[in-house]
Amino acid sequence: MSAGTTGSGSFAITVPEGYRVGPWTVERPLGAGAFGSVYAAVRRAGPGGTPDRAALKFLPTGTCGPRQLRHLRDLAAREVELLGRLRAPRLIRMYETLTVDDPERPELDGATVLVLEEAADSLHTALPRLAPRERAEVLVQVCEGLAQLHGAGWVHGDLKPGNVLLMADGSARLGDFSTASELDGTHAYSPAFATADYTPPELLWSEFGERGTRTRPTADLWAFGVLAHVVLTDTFPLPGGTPSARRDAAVRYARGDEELRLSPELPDAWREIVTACLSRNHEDRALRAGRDAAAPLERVRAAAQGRVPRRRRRRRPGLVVTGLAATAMGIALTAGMLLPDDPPGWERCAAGSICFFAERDGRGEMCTWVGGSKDWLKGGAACPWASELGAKSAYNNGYGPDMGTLLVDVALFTKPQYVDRMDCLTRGSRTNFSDPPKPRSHEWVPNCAASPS
Ligand SMILES: Nc1ncnc2c1ncn2[C@@H]1O[C@H](COP(=O)(O)OP(=O)(O)OP(=O)(O)O)[C@@H](O)[C@H]1O
Repeated sequence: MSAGTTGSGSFAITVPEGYRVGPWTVERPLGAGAFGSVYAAVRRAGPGGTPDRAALKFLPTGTCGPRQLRHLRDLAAREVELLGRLRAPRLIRMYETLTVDDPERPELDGATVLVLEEAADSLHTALPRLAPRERAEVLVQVCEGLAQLHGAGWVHGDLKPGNVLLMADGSARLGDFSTASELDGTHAYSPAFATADYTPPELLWSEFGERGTRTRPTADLWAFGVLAHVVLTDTFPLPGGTPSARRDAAVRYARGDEELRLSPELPDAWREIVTACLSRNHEDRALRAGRDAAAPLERVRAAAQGRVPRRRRRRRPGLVVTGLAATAMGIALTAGMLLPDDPPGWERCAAGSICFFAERDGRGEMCTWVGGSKDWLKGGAACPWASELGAKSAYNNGYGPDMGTLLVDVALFTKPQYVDRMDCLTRGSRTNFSDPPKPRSHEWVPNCAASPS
């Protein structure tokens, strides 16, 4: 039951070498999925300059029947919308979109072309040559990518090795957002075309409503559990020699007819994380792994370093005492009393994010974003409690120029749409507010000091 052969299909669109689309010249095929065909391309530079490189993803939106066309346009629109709005270090970037205008080639005419940052490989093809340490590091970066996506209010919906892209420096980025969907309240609605082996059991039998399949970030956590098992053991976690046999096994497991039997080759450090991600249903998964990928990230990082991650326990209010209170009460500060397994502090704020907390010192409820927010009361990544009650602390754990971003500080505004600036949080700052701000919107800016405050 090797998992090394899951993934890519044949090319839906064949584009000849040397073909010109806008300023781009096609070089060679890079890969193909169920809908898109991806080609390496170059853009000629001016005299003496290095040519730009990109990956062109062709979606055949001009050549299919009306039903298929509607579906393909929906997939293309999802990917264009997400990539146009979201920029995060672990998500592949999109430079522009083009439409092929070439009536002489009806098979290409009307195709939508996404001009993407070029990856060196996908995890699907690179996996056999990766060493165990590299595999673990890729998993950390995939989890970071999911945390960035979830933090911005999106669900990926099709995480699998073919959609994890490896850059020339070995770092990983998530790709293929054609099934991604933005949260609308607690749920998102995605087109039901995810890959069976990575689909959580509750979605295998879910209904496809008018808006699509109702999904949540925990669906990506299930896929992450499968991916981690595949990457670390080269086998799927559920038994069966074909995707449909494994899908049936997933259904039996979800009904409680069968137990999960993970590979004995799965390193101990990962066992608890994979088991939590592969919880039978959304509720258990949310409790054991977390509501989204920011929750298990620290445990994933610990596992990648070979440390057996500590179990997250639910906080028992009677036992939790602050250092100051404990000293005042004459209680010795032992690890047991402080429940160190469940440190609800700053460290929950994933790298690349801005986080606001309901309590001082990064404690209590947390709202987290990778990008900006035009209105804290609207959209999938809303944070009503903070804009009503005020945030007691905040951590700007954003990336810096080393990760390719110049927008490093975060400006806060009292009104939606970045109106009426009230405060600005510099990169790396952990702030306890004496007068809790009640922001309605925030945006990333190059420099707090240079901007009006
Ligand atoms: N930016 C990129 N750089 C290099 N290769 C890429 C890039 N994007 C995609 N690929 C290659 O093309 C393959 C197919 O791309 P992608 O998954 O986006 O297409 P798709 O039709 O949407 O796939 P799916 O069947 O998962 O829906 C990937 O598995 C990868 O090998």
